[in-house]
Amino acid sequence: MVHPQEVDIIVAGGGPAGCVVAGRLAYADPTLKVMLIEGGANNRDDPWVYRPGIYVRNMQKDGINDKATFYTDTVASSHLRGRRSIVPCANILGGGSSVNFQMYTRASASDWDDFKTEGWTAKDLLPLMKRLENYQKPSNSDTHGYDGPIAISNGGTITALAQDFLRASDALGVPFSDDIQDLDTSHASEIWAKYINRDTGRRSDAATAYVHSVMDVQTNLFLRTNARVSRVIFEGDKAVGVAYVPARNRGHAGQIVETIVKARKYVVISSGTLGTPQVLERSGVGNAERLQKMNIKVVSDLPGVGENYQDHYTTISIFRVSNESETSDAFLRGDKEVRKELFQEWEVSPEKARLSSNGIDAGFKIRPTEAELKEMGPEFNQLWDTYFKDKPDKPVMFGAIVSGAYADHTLLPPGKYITMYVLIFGSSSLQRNYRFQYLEYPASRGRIHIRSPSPYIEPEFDSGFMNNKADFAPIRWSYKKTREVARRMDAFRGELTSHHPRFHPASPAAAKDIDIQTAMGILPNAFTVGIHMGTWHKSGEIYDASKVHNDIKYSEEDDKAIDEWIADHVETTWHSLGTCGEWLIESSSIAEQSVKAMKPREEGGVVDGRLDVFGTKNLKCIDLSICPDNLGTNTYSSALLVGEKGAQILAEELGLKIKTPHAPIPTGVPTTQMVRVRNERLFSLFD
Ligand SMILES: Cc1cc2nc3c(=O)[nH]c(=O)nc-3n(C[C@H](O)[C@H](O)[C@H](O)COP(=O)(O)OP(=O)(O)OC[C@H]3O[C@@H](n4cnc5c(N)ncnc54)[C@H](O)[C@@H]3O)c2cc1C
Repeated sequence: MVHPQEVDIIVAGGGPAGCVVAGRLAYADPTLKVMLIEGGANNRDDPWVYRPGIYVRNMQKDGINDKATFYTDTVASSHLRGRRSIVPCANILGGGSSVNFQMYTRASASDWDDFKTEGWTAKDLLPLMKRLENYQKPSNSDTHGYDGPIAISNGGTITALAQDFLRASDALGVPFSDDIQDLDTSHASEIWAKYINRDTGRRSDAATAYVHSVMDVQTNLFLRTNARVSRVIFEGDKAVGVAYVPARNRGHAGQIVETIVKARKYVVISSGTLGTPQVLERSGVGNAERLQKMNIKVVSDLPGVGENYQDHYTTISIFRVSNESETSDAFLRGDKEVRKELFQEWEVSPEKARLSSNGIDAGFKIRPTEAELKEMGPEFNQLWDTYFKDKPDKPVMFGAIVSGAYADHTLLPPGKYITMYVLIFGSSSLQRNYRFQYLEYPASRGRIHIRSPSPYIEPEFDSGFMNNKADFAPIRWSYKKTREVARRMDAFRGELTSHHPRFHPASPAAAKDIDIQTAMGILPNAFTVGIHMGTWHKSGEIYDASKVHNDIKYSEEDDKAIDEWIADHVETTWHSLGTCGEWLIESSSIAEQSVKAMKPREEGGVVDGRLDVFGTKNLKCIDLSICPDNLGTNTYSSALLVGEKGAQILAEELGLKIKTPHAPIPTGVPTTQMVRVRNERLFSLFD
């Protein structure tokens, strides 16, 4: 179809927030012309998107159809002992929702109240939180919605390791709850819900829910993919359209060739936390001095653009579990038989298939006890006093158990896993579980800025990871805490030493690897099991969780080893936010940094409560870049909520009413799935 050269509204960026805005507005008024422009490929009927269990593959670089853009720290960080962090960010229609881990959590009520902005309190936002959800778990909380486009369920299967984890957490004072996503709970565990539709077994991505659904029934939503918005076109300070370029610059002798589309009413930038500030700066909205150096005409001098970058931090520690445990390792290693079995199972009954799960079945939110706080040092205690103490709904940490090693399996001890592929998700010989620890409100901050007006030149990026010392103590605490949970699980069989701090070998805290009995269960016919030449591994006593009653004691030297491990391994949690939230006046005071709100322009703000970009007209930013402060959640729910809020604001300004329920979600069998089912049948005929 030939695309119009002029529409009413252009949405630049097809992540969750952009999909909500485009889909909701187009559905609200079939005469309103809306264009959604996305830098990545269309996700429709992509089997690597809609099958939930293959999500880890989406972070692989294949060099042909990468589903992510990988941002690397421009300068090596002294806070990370000379390491450069890599922060992948979605590059596909649906944005993060097409590639993410599908873990459902929500921010605490005080996170939204802390915006201190009219219309943005948790109470104001609650109807929109409900509007977006189709909550499919049993629940007695009145904070969930049941008719929205985004399905949330426990997925097709839950492994027994989840209950083992919950019992072990309870033993450490983390009680079980049936719903910790009620906006208030900050210290409890639960069976962790997923963005998976219970009825179809498919991923609940924002494009299918909000965009494909509307395009199936109306003709006023125009979708452009593989098209990168280079800049907003202004007449004076009024946004009147955008220019976009092909996602790859392979023609025209390297010249940049732009296509221009006009917007009669609004331009909305929803290119994500790392994309939006780049589009703004290329358009002349940002720090005037910085832009003038690149000969970019300044439309609005906003030094906050690109500053105050935030994320959550992950450290991953890997543990051994019994040979009888159900994990996904064999599948992750790419075992052919296992893959065939699992894919086939999914094709036949996706709603109950093992692949209709992310393998992340249980988790907790926790806050430290008084005694633990004392051990966490002055920097964190200062942060605690100003940020957490009076906000009992804010967790300091999330922990989750994943049934399988989320690691490059070629780097795991050789041989040990090969025998494990025999049965996964529901049978024996699956060997590992790993757990994530998330630091939910880090104090560190980073930034992203363009280096050139060209949309093809990589920006300057500083993740800022761990540049505030206060962030070490809670991660150290969480490592110890999750290790204690692991040791109390019946399935526990040791620690994969390569994925733990390098404690002194004589320290009682030193990580202990697999016991001999479990090792022999993995390779019963091997001649080398139990050999400990070079002390790679000295097989220990058989583990028995029922005998574990006391916590490991750590010396100062042990704590130092943990901190070094954190610096060496702390990672993004892909929860980027905040680059158009505010401009942090340089200050090392945690107290000052911890009082955040949407700021007026004079104080470094970029957008106001109606998401209008200061100093411009008809231009809004609607995505997680607008957050002035961190949100204690896996951020998909918040991106959808910001999208719903933005759609609501725009609908009000356009005199429209958002229609509920939204357009029906496509549930028919995707064409790609039909082809595979046919092929599988042919395959078994000739097998
Ligand atoms: C690997 C990964 C795992 C995650 N796991 C979870 C999870 O389990 N649970 C959870 O709640 N959250 C998770 N998240 C986070 C969640 O997905 C994000 O917070 C959410 O997607 C952010 O939404 P957004 O709309 O702000 O931006 P994004 O999702 O970043 O979307 C922005 C979109 O804009 C496009 N874009 C960028 N620049 C341009 C341009 N110039 N022109 C046109 N298009 C452009 C991008 O291609 C992208 O599609 C994960 C994210 C990732 C990447």
